[in-house]
Amino acid sequence: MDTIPLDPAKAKTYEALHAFLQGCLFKAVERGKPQLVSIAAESSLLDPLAVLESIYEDRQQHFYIERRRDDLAIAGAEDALSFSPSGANRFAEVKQWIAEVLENAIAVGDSSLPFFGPHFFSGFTFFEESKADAPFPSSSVFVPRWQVVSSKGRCIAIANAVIAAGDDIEAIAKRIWNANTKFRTFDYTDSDERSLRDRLRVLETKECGGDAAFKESVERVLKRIDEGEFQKIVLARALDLKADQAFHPLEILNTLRERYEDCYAFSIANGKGQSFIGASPERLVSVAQGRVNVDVLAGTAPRGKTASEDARLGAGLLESEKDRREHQIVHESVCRRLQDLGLSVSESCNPSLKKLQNVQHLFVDVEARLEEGIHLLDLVASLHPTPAVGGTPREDAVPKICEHERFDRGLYAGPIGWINAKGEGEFLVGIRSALVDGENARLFAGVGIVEGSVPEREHLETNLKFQALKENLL
Ligand SMILES: C=C(O[C@@H]1C=C(C(=O)O)C=C[C@H]1O)C(=O)O
Repeated sequence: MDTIPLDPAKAKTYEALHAFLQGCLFKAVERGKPQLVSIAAESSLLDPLAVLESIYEDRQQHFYIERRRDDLAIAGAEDALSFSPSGANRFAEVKQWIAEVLENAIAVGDSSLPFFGPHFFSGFTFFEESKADAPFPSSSVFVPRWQVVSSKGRCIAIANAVIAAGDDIEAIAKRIWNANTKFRTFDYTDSDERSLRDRLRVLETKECGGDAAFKESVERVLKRIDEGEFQKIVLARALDLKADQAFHPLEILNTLRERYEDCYAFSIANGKGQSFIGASPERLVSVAQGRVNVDVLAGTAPRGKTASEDARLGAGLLESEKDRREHQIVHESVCRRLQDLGLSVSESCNPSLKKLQNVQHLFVDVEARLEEGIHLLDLVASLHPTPAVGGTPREDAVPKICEHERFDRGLYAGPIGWINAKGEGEFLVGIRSALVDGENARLFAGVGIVEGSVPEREHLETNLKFQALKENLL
């Protein structure tokens, strides 16, 4: 990637932008390859979700992620460049594609700005193949035409454009100029429209595969665990909701990000009217400043209504042999996979409690130093799916999931995240999530089944996990 430090004295006119883009066009001709131009500038403080909502069109691809606790929100929309490989090599192919894009990228602006340069937004389905008519391909990565990041009191707006031989520079320059002007004095559209709408009502809720299906599946897998076929498997349920009007994914997220500030509120829209949204408590992996962090999250208890009830339930979870075992399985697997990549991991495996609005979990943050030559997507490829959402041993348990679930997981429990030009970024696990499509929404929730699991209790646990989305659908 070429980096061009912005000369503020020269860059503030439309003519300067035009001349600069003309230079990029020469470069594209000279190199015989289209160039990705990424122009970053600090803007006044914006709320990325509100920006996305203001310019929301359901036929446009977008990506949004925010974790209030970290004071970080990113939104990007409309694709400037995208790629969707499928199959067993999908992570490696995405990694390769990103490297090739960066070879022909020109990043403009103050390179010391946080979130400088192009960012790649990506979603992978749980399984490596997806059906041709599935809402999301088995992997997708895109560079948005515009992106807004707000973090720790600063806001960076990025405009991306691809410039190829023969392109109309005038049109591209106008678009970028208009976008930059728009972000400098952003006018949020009035959401009066929302207050004028009737409150949304859910007309129908239907369990995929029928009401008895989940408990029957749990019974069946418990037999298989007993026979030694595998040690742990995660089974999920899907609820299909139909409302009297279209769900608005971004309005749902506004509530979710407030109520679940320890979770990643996220949305990934395919540009065909469907979006996958959620409030995930689980980070698959992040890479920042030479550190790798992975959440080990498994073992669940309800929240109490009073402080003492809550503390009692938390203490019960910490002492539960079955939940500790469930957690230990995930911890061992995560550490082993990181070690297989040559990383040395922090040894502490004593879980603490992660308390969310609706449930509490056993939690450990596994940390390692990033080693030379290891890319974030190598980590994603190796870790996904952890036994928190797949099973153990992975080769025996994960292929059996389809035999017991009556729906396609799609992006549910898949890695969803972003990567910057330095290879830093973050992937969450797509749980506590829903696929939203007009007036239809499919909600997902799963549980780990190990020896000692009780079907009725696992069913109740999934009901608690459904709450996050169910209660916030408006
Ligand atoms: C699979 C899900 O959650 C996972 C399973 C958990 C469990 O079984 O205790 C806890 C946290 C998550 O890792 C889900 O929410 O759908």
